[in-house]
Amino acid sequence: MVTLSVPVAVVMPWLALLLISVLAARLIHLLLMRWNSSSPYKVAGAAAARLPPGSRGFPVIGDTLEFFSQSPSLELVPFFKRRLERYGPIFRTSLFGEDLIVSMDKELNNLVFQREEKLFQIWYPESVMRIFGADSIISKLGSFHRHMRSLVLRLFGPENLRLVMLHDAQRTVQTSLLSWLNQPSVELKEATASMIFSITSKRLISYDSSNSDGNLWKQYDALFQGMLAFPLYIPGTAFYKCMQGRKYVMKILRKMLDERMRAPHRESVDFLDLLIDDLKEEKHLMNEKIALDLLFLLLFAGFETTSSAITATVKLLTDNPKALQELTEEHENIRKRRVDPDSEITWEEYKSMKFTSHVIHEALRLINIAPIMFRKATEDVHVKGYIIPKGSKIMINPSTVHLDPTIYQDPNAFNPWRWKGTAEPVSGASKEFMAFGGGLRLCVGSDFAKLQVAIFLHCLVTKYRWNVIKGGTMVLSPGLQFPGGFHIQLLPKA
Ligand code: HEM
Repeated sequence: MVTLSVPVAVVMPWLALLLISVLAARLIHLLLMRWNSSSPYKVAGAAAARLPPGSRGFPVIGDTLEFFSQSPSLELVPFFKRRLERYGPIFRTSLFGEDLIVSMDKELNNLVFQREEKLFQIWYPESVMRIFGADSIISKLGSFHRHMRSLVLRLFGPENLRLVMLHDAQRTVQTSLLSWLNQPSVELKEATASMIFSITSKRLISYDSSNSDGNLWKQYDALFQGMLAFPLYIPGTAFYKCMQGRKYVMKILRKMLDERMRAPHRESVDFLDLLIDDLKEEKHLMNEKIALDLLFLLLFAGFETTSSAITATVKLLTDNPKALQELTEEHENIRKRRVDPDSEITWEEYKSMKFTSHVIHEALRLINIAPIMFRKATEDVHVKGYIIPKGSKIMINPSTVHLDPTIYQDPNAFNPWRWKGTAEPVSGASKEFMAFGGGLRLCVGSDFAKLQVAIFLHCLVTKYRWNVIKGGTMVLSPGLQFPGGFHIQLLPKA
């Protein structure tokens, strides 16, 4: 008989390893249980039972990894979808090292915006604040916040849009489209980002992309990636790259500000001049750091979001010939009514673009450019049977409402006609449509963004046609991304 005897010296290390693994797994399990059952919220007893349901995920990283998992298309990302099914629209989680209460509920979202600076207050994670600056408009409250908004509206409010930006946008869009004509392929997201940056930076800081090194906007590229990363300032991390971009842009802005401050008298021509005038007004609380952080945010907020909106709208129209046809007819009809068909778009013509407006709203609903916003509760808030304790950090997610089949029939379909006859959110927001946020902090550039998309579409469909070369896939992660870009070839209209 043959006995299979394995030497003890061989078996022992394996047994020891097995034992250590079992103990380690048990320890991790216990730590996880403890982490998840411990609560950062200062409520006890019956009140603790009324906290929204949820878990804290893994220690330190929480649920962050799952949060960034992609949706296969423009559908609700798995992170929100799974929790909606499991907990409902209000739940607890932990992301980027922060314990959060998440609201995907239209009533709570609305309550947060309507009771801003009463029950809730602006709060953003550390990574975002370090990128936009501690003195950014998103850190300001009360009358000074309102003052900052009124300054921005001098540039992006209806009056200046009508008198200045409508013309500016048309010129830059026309020049850009013409320059794409002879190219075999244009990556639309990058090309429109550069175009929007030209429109915005001209009036903000008199920046001329064609004369300068032209790459200032590229410094903002890394910003999106770093915004929701862990604030780890170590070479190689997304956050580090992002902060390097900020440093570079801030250096340029600081130099411009210093030069202008030193210059004798200068007529006010751009937003930087307006800020300098405000700096000189002693009664206001404006200082150089606040002014620079505001410029930095406006340069970024304008081009990244609007270029995504344009690229996505063109892609959605490409895939929906019927919508493209109706849109084209609207713009052809505007041309036909003019004495000179090639004359500039007037304000009245812009305001008459009803179907275009439906297309823009429908695209914004689907693509969820700003899928999350943050606030903090300044009081205990009782809502929908839950308690949101004072001090809780809240993440608002409007995408779930935008993609709710009980509000929008067949919500994943691009259907601009659904807005026909319905009251589009005139002020820019409603409980069902929060692409631009709401309340006191409603996007101050929303009208400007919509104007630029409309002008772009007018110039595009009246003068050009296009072939898709490659790409065009759109995914949410949870922000909108174009993984392979969207490459088109622009051709003159026959
Ligand atoms: C499609 C384009 C855009 C989208 C989807 C968008 C979205 C948003 C959202 C959701 C908010 C609210 C954030 C919050 O409540 O925490 C916001 C705020 C803001 N947006 Fe936009 N935005 C767009 C374009 C622009 C443009 C073109 C500008 C200016 C050039 C701009 C400047 C700002 C500023 C300064 C704020 C902060 C307002 C405040 O704190 O009072 N945005 N935006």
